[in-house]
Amino acid sequence: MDFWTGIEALRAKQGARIADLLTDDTRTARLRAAAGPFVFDLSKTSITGDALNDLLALAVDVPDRRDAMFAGEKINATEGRAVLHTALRGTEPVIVDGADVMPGVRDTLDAMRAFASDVRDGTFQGQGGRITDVVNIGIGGSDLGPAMAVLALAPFHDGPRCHFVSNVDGADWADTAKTLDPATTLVIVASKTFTTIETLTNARTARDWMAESVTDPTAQFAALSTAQDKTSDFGIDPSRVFGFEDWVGGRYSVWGPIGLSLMLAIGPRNFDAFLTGARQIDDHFRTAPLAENLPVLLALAGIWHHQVCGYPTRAVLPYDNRLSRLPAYLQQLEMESNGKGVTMAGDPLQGPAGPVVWGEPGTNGQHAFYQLIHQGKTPVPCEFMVAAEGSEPLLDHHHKLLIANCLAQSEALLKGRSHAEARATIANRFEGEELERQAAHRVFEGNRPSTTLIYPRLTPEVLGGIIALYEHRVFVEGVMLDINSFDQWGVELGKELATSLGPLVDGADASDKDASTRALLEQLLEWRG
Ligand SMILES: O=P(O)(O)OC[C@H]1O[C@](O)(CO)[C@@H](O)[C@@H]1O
Repeated sequence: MDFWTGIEALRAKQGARIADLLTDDTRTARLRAAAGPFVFDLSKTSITGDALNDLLALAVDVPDRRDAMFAGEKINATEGRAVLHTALRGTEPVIVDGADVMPGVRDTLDAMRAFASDVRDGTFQGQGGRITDVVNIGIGGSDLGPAMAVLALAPFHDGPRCHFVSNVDGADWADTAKTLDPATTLVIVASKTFTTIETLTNARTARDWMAESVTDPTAQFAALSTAQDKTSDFGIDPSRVFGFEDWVGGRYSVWGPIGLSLMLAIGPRNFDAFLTGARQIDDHFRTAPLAENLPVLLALAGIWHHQVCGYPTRAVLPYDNRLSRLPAYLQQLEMESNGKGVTMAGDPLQGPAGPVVWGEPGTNGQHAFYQLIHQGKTPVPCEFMVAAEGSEPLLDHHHKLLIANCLAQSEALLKGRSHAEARATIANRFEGEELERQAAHRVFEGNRPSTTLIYPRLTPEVLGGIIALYEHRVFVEGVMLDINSFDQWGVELGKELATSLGPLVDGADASDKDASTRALLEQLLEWRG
């Protein structure tokens, strides 16, 4: 059946009360999947067994397309590229254009390991001695992955301190640089294309900063890029350039050279564990039946909530403070991949593609935006995640509270509180009409959907697995929607216009701009003096 016809038919199957569904004792076992160190529960959604079967039927193309991706076929059709981030953590040969890519992947990983070890044990020195700090300059996929992962794996750090500069706002560089000594800092310029204006601007500023203090301004620079001619033009010695191929998308690139800062922080062995965790999920995704396949079930929950139920956003709520950058990471992964408007054939989509993805760690969000999640009129499907154990054994009483809060939120969303229940909680304080009015404000509709991902503890392996789960989820949703999840043409127009606006900020003629832009520019220029 055509996807959108199937979605239309599924709309008639909405409306079950989640609490009623959960009275079926078999539901939690059926709407739950396990893979590697993860258990994923989607029983607190309104997906019935019948609807799940229909959703699975709409995923019929997934196995073939999945196998095509892993085999190196050029499934990124608008850019004519294979999609092989899985090869960066793979072990088996993958043939692209008649050649196995794996020897190159292994050589690059070995070079990264050797360089990271040299920096970590002091064999590679800065001009003022041992490297104490690393600054990764990159943006988007060349920043979010390593920045998120370095923070997530803080308990595993035993290398130099890592910093991340991404924004072209000079404040980002300035605030970071003032904590650093150029003579003992390694600067990594991370840019797949090595043309991104933010990254090159920050990298040039960093080079000038180095030049003020050390003899050789680029001797402590490394580059991560597919464009090795451009890294040489910048002045970075090829021995410190870690290349990758165009079949690695920016937002899928943390597994290879773009992960160098992570490898420097946690060491090659832990980085290998990170890759292993992702590979476990790759194996699961390739072999588990669709109905037990964790990324597939994540995707089906996504399709159910966005395309069937029409909920416009989805919240990612890790009860894991060190995953505080995960929502931002997933925003790029999901919204740059599936924020599309046309099918593979270029026809307008008949409905929405990816939802708005947002979130913050719990419990912080509870004291901020959960009010809307509980009582706002538009349901927000919530994706909770929590570890059985925290990484701070001496603070286990904190972790118990974290677990309790995570489970309490999904329970509250599910159960809600009726008017009668609300009234009972305040009947000793109010009466008559005032009691009714006060109670109305304390009603929770309930029946709000959520899913929960649990794992034993946040380790490199588990983090690798979480990212891979979401990568494959995005892929499955993309296949079902018949969109290209691997291009990002939507970012181009703004880049072009920024280039044309540059001279206007210097006072050039703005007459070809629209009236609003002209007026804003005029005021800004007046204030700039
Ligand atoms: O690594 P690069 O080429 O500097 O690109 C950075 C980011 O910019 C984008 O191209 C979007 O502008 C992302 O897809 C990418 O991750």
